[in-house]
Order: sequence, then C-alpha cells, then structure tokens
Amino acid sequence: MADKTLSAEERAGRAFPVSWDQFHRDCRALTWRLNEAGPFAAIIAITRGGLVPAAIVARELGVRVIDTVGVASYDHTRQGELNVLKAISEDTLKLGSGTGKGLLIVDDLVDTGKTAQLVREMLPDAHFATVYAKPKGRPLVDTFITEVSQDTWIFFPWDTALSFAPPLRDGAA
Ligand SMILES: O=P(O)(O)OC[C@H]1O[C@H](OP(=O)(O)OP(=O)(O)O)[C@H](O)[C@@H]1O
Ligand SMILES: O=c1[nH]c(=O)c2nc[nH]c2[nH]1
Ligand SMILES: [Mg+2]
Repeated sequence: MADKTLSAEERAGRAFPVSWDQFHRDCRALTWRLNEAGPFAAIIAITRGGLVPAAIVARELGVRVIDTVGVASYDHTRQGELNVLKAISEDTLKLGSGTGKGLLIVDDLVDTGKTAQLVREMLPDAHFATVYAKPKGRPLVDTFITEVSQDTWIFFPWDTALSFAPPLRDGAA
C-alpha cells in the first residue's frame, strides 16, 4: 500500500528535470502534431502549468483567442482535492458550440489524470494536449510528446533554479 505520509515527489523514484530549452523544443514538437489535428478557434490553458505551453503553442499555430481554466490540486507535491479557481468564459463556451468542438485545451502534463478528467467533462469535444504524460493519465490525452513512468517527478524550469551538484564520487545520485 502507498505510504500516504509521503508526497508524490518523495514516492517518485526518478527525477526528470526539464530546462527552458528542452521545454521550448518539446512544445514546438507538440505543435507540429497539433497542426494536423486543428484548426482551433481558441486555446484554453489549464492554469497555472498550462500557461507557458499554451503561449508557445498559440504563437506557433497563430491562435490569438486564449482563455484559462484554473484548476489546482497539488500543494507543492502533495495531491489534495481538485479546486476549480476560475471557470471557462461564456464567450469561449459559445465559440466551441457549448461542447468544445474546435477548441484546444493545453496543460503541462497529465499525472493521475484527475485534472484532465475534470476539464474534459466541461468540454467533451475539445482536443486535449499536454507536453508530458504519465501512464495513468495518458488515456485522457489526445496529443502529447513524451511519456515518463508513473514514479517519475517532472521538474519544470519555472519551479527550479541552477544549483551546485556534488560529484558522483561524493555520493551524488
Ligand atoms: O493528472 P493530475 O494528477 O491531476 O496532475 C496534473 C496537474 O497537476 C499540476 O497542476 P497543479 O494542481 O499542481 O496546479 P498548477 O498548475 O497551478 O501548478 C499540473 O500542472 C497538472 O495540471
Ligand atoms: O511539477 C510537477 N511535476 C510532476 O511530475 C507533477 N505531477 C503532478 N503535478 C506535477 N507537478
Ligand atoms: Mg496544473
């Protein structure tokens, strides 16, 4: 049984640090795939993690109508209740005929898939894209770029900073 006193990151066996360069490249690769699935009338970023990929995808696809849906469930690395902090606007709902047809939802990743499930219920016909996917969440995503194992914690560039790493022979992982 999983130890509930440990955070998701502490339970994760591996770390997958992503640099700004790598993230930009992965977002552009995602856009190549999305270009074939579009065109899209608007992009909905799941904030906050979806903001940076949505900006890059919007620039590459030439989409200028951007909305947000605010969903939070992790307090740093501990998953709690899903909270919808901001709903999708009426204008965007109309643009997608109420079901999300012709709209693109963007997030940084799917992990357990709980966030994706909730937003998919709001817009069942929208295309759902993430940059990274873990196996549990993967079935909820239409397009993604890189899959990592469920026990991997992804470190995004906006959450990290360069720091000294001790040499391997001194016990570094
Ligand atoms: O598939 P799940 O297990 O639901 O996890 C994925 C979600 O978790 C993170 O958001 P978080 O709740 O940390 O909020 P944030 O985007 O504001 O950082 C991430 O940006 C995804 O939206
Ligand atoms: O920065 C993050 N990395 C992850 O692997 C993750 N999973 C859920 N939420 C997450 N946030
Ligand atoms: Mg998020």
